[in-house]
Amino acid sequence: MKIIVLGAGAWGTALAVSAQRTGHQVTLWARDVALVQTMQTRHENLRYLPGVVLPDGLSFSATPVNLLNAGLAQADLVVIATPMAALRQMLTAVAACRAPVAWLCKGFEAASSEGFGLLAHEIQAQVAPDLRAGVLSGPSFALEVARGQPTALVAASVHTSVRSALVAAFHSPTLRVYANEDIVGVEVGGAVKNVLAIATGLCDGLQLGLNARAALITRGLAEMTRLGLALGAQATTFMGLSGLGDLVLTATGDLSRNRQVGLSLAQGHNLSQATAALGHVAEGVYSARTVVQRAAQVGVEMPIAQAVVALLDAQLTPVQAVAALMGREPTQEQAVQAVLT
Ligand SMILES: NC(=O)C1=CN([C@@H]2O[C@H](COP(=O)(O)OP(=O)(O)OC[C@H]3O[C@@H](n4cnc5c(N)ncnc54)[C@H](O)[C@@H]3O)[C@@H](O)[C@H]2O)C=CC1
Ligand SMILES: O=C(CO)COP(=O)(O)O
Repeated sequence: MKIIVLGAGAWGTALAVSAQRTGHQVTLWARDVALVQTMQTRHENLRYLPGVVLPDGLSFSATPVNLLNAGLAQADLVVIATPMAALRQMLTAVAACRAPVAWLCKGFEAASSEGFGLLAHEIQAQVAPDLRAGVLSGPSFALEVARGQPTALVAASVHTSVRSALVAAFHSPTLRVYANEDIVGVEVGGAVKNVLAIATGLCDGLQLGLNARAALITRGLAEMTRLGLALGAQATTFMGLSGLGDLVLTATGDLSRNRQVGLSLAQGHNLSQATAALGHVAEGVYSARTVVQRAAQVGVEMPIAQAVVALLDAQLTPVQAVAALMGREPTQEQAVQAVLT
């Protein structure tokens, strides 16, 4: 297959490497000309994925995205690998594409005065409604995929041809790609787990213990599921790779940038210090407010996500955020079980 990956951050680069190794013809696009030149000459993405050798045959492009027409016309699959903040712009640029298009971003678009605050497929419906499109998600640290360590992903779309294209492009001896029709559930899982990973990083940074971490993950899964069901997802999706799977990975794995933000806040750093140290995007920081706003719109309670927003806005200290969560009225665990069955 001819695959174009738009965005040469950690995840776009890792998937481009993986697909090229499997035998596909991959072009890795970046807006940064200097980054493309370095990748061409050094066979390494020193800025975003250092230490991984870029395979022979991998092509690169820094052509402005609105001039990529010929490349897009020849592609069998287009993959958007930018952060959520750039998705609207990228989808607009590829809106006339005939090949399947998939995004890798996990989050809600940050809400703005123009009333945005959408999931990826909702943005696509607005700006590129004619595309056959979907999402590739699941528990997957870029570095492990680039190293060829065993990983399982989920390809979600309402279009069979998009799910099939993603499986054909990325399934390999080290990368299993499962198909799922529930794009709403897959996207909600990917967005909410980032917010919960900030909370769990904070919990671990404050050394609140393993009981507290397990409670946060479980009650976080309940919040994620409640929001997803209210937005039209299927309950079973949240027990799968993009729900429980990615939540466990991101909440407990130190390679997670969102978890690192929580750990850093627990050390007393402010948000700017915590994000500046990363050098990569931590989508939970940008999505947290939108998660809480969308939940409020559909009457869903998300106390952990609310505590994260209060923390990010410096309205609560880490210790106060924990006290706010622990001080809530006793309630029925079955409230969650009921929606899961
Ligand atoms: N790194 C990982 O392990 C995984 C990341 N993801 C998701 O994939 C998305 C991208 O993540 P990473 O690659 O890790 O981010 P990153 O921070 O490593 O790289 C982001 C890339 O996007 C580019 N970019 C930013 N704004 C852009 C714009 N307006 N136009 C074009 N390019 C732009 C940056 O220059 C950079 O190359 C995020 O939504 C993330 O949540 C999903 C699964 C795994
Ligand atoms: O989505 C990811 C793993 O599946 C990566 O998580 P972070 O963005 O927190 O690093």
